[in-house]
Amino acid sequence: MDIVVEVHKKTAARLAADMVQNGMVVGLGTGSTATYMIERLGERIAEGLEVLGIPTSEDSARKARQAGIQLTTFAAHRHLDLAIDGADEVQRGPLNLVKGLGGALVREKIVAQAARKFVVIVDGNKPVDHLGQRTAIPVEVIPFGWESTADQLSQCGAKSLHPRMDRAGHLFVSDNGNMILDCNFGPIEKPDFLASQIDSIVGVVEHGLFLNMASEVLVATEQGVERWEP
Ligand SMILES: O=C(CO)[C@H](O)[C@H](O)COP(=O)(O)O
Repeated sequence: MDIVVEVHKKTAARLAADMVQNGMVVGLGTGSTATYMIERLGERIAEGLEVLGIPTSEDSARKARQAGIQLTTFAAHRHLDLAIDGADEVQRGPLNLVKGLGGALVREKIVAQAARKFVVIVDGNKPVDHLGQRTAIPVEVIPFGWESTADQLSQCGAKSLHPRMDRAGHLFVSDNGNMILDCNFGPIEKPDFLASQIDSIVGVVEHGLFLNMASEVLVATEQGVERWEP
């Protein structure tokens, strides 16, 4: 763990948590940066803030409960005021994202889509010129016939592709009971085109390309926090 990077993640996360106002329904992201945000929200709740949270994973739900955040569901609240989440890559300019290396991309995308405002919190290692430059694109697929789904993804240009494994060396199982295929496309020139190709494959539940979704990105570095808007 790089302590300096952790400090930057925490700085962006706390700033985003401080954007939350009384009475809001807030989407709670997944990952280490989002965890700092959940912790800060817990501190504010202890000081009197009243909010409801919709978590993007079982892990975030657990952390939110520990922090004292009251949780709600889409059955009770169809729209969120604000969603706050980390990202694996942020494309400079359009602020397209790669998300899902933490395995929660489907719920993260549903929550981001339902939010009036989607704030992304990252450290300075995350901005890139092209998505796919540094990370694989995670694609959640149903387990049935995944080998065939994987062949279809290769035909979309994935140079290599690996089923995600858990720490025990077994196939990773998402909160939705699915698998994740980490697809290495290299730097992606046309993310919209690739996204629509992947969307059309039967067996794909969702992919980690979050295009035109971020309202604002907070990038924390040694120089402070920059606020980027698309
Ligand atoms: O998409 C995610 C989880 O599915 C995370 O937001 C992403 O992986 C960033 O994680 P971290 O804040 O730990 O760097």
